[in-house]
Amino acid sequence: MTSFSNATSQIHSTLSEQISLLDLLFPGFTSLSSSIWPLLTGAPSLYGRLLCICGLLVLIGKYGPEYFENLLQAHFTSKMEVPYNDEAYDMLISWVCSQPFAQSVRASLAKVALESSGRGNRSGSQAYTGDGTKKPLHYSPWNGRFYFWHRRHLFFFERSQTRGQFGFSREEASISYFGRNPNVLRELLDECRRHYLALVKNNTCVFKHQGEEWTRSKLRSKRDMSTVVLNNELKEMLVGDISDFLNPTTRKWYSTRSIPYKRGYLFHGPPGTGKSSFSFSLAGQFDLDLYILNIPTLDNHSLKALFEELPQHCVVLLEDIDAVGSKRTGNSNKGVGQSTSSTQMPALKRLSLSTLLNVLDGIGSAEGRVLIMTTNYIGHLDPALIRPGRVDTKVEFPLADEDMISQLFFFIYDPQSINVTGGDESENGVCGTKEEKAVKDCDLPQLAQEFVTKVPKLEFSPAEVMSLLLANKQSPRHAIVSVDTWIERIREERKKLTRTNSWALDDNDGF
Ligand SMILES: Nc1ncnc2c1ncn2[C@@H]1O[C@H](COP(=O)(O)OP(=O)(O)OP(=O)(O)O)[C@@H](O)[C@H]1O
Repeated sequence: MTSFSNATSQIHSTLSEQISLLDLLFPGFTSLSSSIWPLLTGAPSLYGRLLCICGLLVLIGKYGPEYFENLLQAHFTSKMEVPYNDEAYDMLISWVCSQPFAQSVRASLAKVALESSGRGNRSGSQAYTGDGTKKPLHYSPWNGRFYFWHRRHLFFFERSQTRGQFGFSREEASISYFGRNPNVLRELLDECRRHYLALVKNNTCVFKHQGEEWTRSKLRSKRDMSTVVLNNELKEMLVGDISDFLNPTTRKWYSTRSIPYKRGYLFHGPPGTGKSSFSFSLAGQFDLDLYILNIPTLDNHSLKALFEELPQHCVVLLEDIDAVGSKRTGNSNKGVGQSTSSTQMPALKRLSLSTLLNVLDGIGSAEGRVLIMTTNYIGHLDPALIRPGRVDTKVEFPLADEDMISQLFFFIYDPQSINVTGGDESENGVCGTKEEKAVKDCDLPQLAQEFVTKVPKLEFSPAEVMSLLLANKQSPRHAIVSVDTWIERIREERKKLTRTNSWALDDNDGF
């Protein structure tokens, strides 16, 4: 009797060992089977048993596939998760969107959207390429999961959006394949990278995140420094400063002293003096992503959420920083050379100064970040915003002086004088045309001198001088002849603008 009970307990323990092995593969198997078995064997009637079996089948039908899929993923697949603020995210999404399988799932699920450039400005932020023009395509990838075959492997791609702390959505993506060889995923990512670089080189792709407020702009095809006319010493100083900041030893230097590793610049000056253009070329020069934010379009919550997304090592461009907080008065009494600006509009006051300061100093402000703020009105800024630590260097972008006017003249009529990359100037500009030969035949330095003499110094912005030259890009002589009428026209336009603004102010005062 005793030996019988010993044998039973041995069998029992072997069984439970097997069961616990099964439990390893199918978690919860023991408890599920032990509760189902009495139902199946002990049910009083055939009808009762059938009912149990049907219920079981329904349960398995409903949850089984997902359960087994998760099980397969956990034990038999390799997975790579890609955070949305990583460049690999853009690479993966752009590759997936471009694949034929994504097109076919799009037809049935209607979840991949390729949008045209017309929607690029919905939130007030702009998508720029390296040369300041808008990029043509936006990808809004599909949310969910789908399987696809690629190079004899079965992959599945998953993308989801979750709500973040401030109610903004966060994007996450992952790619997995059935197999355990990590090289397969590495090769796929390599392929995504090559595809992405080709897209960026052709300026055909920009990704918009978070309700399209941030615009991440890839500046691999960059605006050359030499195309922005500015005092050479100033340029060299700024390039040297950023280059020193980005040096790995500098990073170490900051961290050993527990100083936040970031750098801030304030570019100030009248409209059209090249503040934004120079920011583009700086980002391009150092191969950094540029994040452009237009202050008047933001509120406190969105700013916080957007800054949380910033990757390490990037340039953040905060334009029209004077639109923040109560210092903004809407005074239109501007100096000569200044045209319209956001400061003339009624203050939106959605973004508070204290929030901006907290965000700039807070943990959300990424390490290695180069912050560039621009304003037309340095006098309207709160001293706290531009104190050392937040702004390390202030740079004034002046109206065109003698040297700048001359540089602009050569920039338009003598493209060889600048290091423009991309090389289609000879096809589209004056080079290679009859006009170019005419320009070559004439004495360009002599014409430049004439032009410089006729244009008043420190009265017009480089953008204004550029507009005159562009209107006469085929003929430097014609540009010189047009200077007087052009001066009159610009002055007249300014007078009108001042009158309109003062009426608008009077109207507002009346209320
Ligand atoms: N210093 C410059 N050198 C070359 N081009 C310039 C310069 N300044 C302005 N431009 C041209 O004028 C246009 C406007 O320039 P940009 O937007 O950089 O000016 P900004 O100072 O940022 O103006 P705002 O204060 O209104 O934002 C651009 O097309 C740019 O090419």
